[in-house]
Amino acid sequence: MAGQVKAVVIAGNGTNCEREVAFACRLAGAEVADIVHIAEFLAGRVRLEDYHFLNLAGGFLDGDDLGSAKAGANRLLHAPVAGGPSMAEQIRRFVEDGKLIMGVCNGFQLMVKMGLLPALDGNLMQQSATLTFNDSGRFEDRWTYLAVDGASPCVYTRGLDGLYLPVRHGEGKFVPASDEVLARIEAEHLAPLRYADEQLRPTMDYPLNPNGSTRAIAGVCDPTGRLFGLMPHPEAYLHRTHHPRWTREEDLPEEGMGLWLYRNAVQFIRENIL
Ligand SMILES: NC(=O)CC[C@H](N)C(=O)O
Repeated sequence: MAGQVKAVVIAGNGTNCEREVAFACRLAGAEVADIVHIAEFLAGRVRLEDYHFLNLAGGFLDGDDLGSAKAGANRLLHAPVAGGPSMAEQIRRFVEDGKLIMGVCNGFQLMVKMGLLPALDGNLMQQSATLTFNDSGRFEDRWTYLAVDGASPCVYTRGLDGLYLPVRHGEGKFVPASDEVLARIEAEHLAPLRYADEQLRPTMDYPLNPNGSTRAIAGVCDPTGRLFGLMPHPEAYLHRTHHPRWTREEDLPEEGMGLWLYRNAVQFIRENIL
C-alpha cells in the first residue's frame, strides 16, 4: 500500500538484536518492520526493493570468526541469489534509489567490511577502514556519552546534540585504512558520533572512550548521510526503563534517546521517498 514506511531487519548466522531493532522501527512510526532471515534473501523469496529502510543488527555473525562480520561481509558481497540479482547488486540498487541503511554494532562492522562505509566519493563495496579489537583487549559492556557533529550530512542525527547509549562489543575500534581516508572523513564530517565525556567533549580517555577508536569515532556515515553505522546500540534505549539509573534519576523522559535516530530515518523516508 502506498504511503507505508517499510523497514526490514536481516537476521541469521548469529545476529541477536533483530527483535529490538524491528520494535524500534515500529515505535518510530514504520508501518512495516519485517525480520527476514538471510536465507530467505539468498533463496530469492524476499527482495530488498520491497523496502525503504535496511537494518543490519548487532550480534556475533559467524561467531566473529575471521574478525567480526568479515565472513558475513563476504557472504553479502559474493553469495549468489537464486533466480535474481545478487545481494551486492540489490544493495547497490537500494542505495541508488536513495534509500536508507543503518548498521548497529555487528551491523556497523558488516557495513564497514563490505565497503558501505564511509564509501568516499560514493564508491560502494570498496573497504577503506575497519573495526578491530578494543585497546583494553577485552569485551566492553558499558554506557557511553556521544557527541554529535551538527555539520554532518548524517540523516539520523539531524537536530541532535548528544546521546547516551550502551556499547557491548569486543571489536569497536574504528581504524581508517590511511591518513587520507581519515582526513576525508574529518573534512566531510562523516563521523557524526564521537565518544565523549558528560559535557559532550570528545575524548580518547578510557573508559569514556571504551575502545580507543581513532579520533573517538563511534559512528560513521557516507557522504549522502543515508548510510550510517554506529557501535553503540540505539535500539537498547527506547524507553525510560532501559536507562541504567531509571529507578534513581528523576525527570528521565518517557522516551529513550535511541529512538530519535529511528524517528529521523522514518521522517526522512516520508519526506523524500514515499
Ligand atoms: N554487540 C555486538 O553486535 C557485538 C559485535 C561483535 N561480535 C563484537 O564483539 O565486536
